[in-house]
Amino acid sequence: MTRTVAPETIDVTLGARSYPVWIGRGLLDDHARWRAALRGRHVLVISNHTVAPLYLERVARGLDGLQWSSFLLDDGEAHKSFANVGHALQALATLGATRDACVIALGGGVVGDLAGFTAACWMRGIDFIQMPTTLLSMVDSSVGGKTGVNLPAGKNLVGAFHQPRAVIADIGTLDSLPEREYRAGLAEVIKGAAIGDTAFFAWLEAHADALQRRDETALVQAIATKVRYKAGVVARDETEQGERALLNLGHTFGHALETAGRYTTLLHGEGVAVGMLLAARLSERLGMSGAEDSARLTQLLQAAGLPTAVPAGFDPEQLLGLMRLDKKNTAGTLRLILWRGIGQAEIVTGVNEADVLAVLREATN
Ligand SMILES: NC(=O)c1ccc[n+]([C@@H]2O[C@H](COP(=O)([O-])OP(=O)(O)OC[C@H]3O[C@@H](n4cnc5c(N)ncnc54)[C@H](O)[C@@H]3O)[C@@H](O)[C@H]2O)c1
Ligand SMILES: O=C(O)C(=O)C[C@@H](O)[C@H](O)[C@H](O)COP(=O)(O)O
Ligand SMILES: [Zn+2]
Repeated sequence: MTRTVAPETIDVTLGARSYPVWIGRGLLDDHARWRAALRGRHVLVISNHTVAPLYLERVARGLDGLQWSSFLLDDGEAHKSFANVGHALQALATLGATRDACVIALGGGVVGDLAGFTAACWMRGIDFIQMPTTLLSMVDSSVGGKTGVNLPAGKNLVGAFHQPRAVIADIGTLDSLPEREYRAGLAEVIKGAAIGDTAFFAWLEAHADALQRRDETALVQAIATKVRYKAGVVARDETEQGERALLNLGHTFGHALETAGRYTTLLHGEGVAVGMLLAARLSERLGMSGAEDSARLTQLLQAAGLPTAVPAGFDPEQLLGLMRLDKKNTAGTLRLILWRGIGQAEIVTGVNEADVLAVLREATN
């Protein structure tokens, strides 16, 4: 790995609630950058039992002299639960946190989503800072203010839009990230390009090997490009009244696969990878796109080491049932993100269930 890449700053522009996304190596130790904002405040660091032993001490050094405590989740998507929000809120109460308190989310998307939702709930909303430690959380979940938890009935069914005050993405933390988790993050990078950036898609095709090797120059460029793209969408449509729904490409299928697999079969990014291909197949079936674009997407996902087929054991009817609870739907109407080809995703309302089922049946054969 080369280690000389300069840090990047990308602003998420939301008026008085605008915030920076800092991307660079060593930012967790750059206390001068983030400590001043916490002066005199209670701080609750929410992390998990995998990440805290690796990185909490470095954050704690920046909290020296403040009244702070930590709340640690057990590891895994199954712990992004309503019950754990209750426990995190109790930790704020025990700390004596007032309305000026701040939550720090130190971890991947599970920690970030739950910590952000906890911050949104405590005393009707307090500040929080995202310190993402997975590639997926750096390029996606830490940016944009979607916070929430899962219910047994489905993914992210409870939540709030609550923007962080800052995102501090220390790419040095990725050095300890397992390979499978790193690849899952690449799925959300590829998703951004597949939705609306053909030049970025071609760049990813050309740099697939460099990204597999975690070449730092390529990695920072990929993270920054995806974050810049997402920041633009969020600035234009913070609460998903329109365009932001495009960021859900692959997610209606992907969330159903994650839930049906009880969060043990596919990681979120893997579900998104397979889900994007199912969306591409459905688009082909509806005459919106051609096989060539689906093939390019398949090849890029494969080059990133991601799954491109539904694993064995899934039931198409169960998946369709789960898709009916997706937040983009209206009563009785499936609303999916499909595409006309690379870089041209579209919101499609009133998708026929028979077409969806046919794609699911073919994919689970
Ligand atoms: N809010 C949003 O906009 C948004 C966007 C995308 C995904 N998400 C959500 O994010 C979640 C997925 O996030 P994720 O992929 O980061 O998964 P995750 O939070 O489960 O983290 C993945 C794994 O890596 C471990 N880990 C984290 N950082 C590490 C590090 N630096 N070194 C070693 N291990 C580390 C974790 O403990 C975990 O085992 C899902 O719940 C998904 O729904 C939310
Ligand atoms: O930020 C968004 O908007 C997204 O849709 C990003 C997705 O990658 C992310 O997985 C998000 O959590 C999905 O949100 P949901 O609204 O489908 O629950
Ligand atoms: Zn996602």
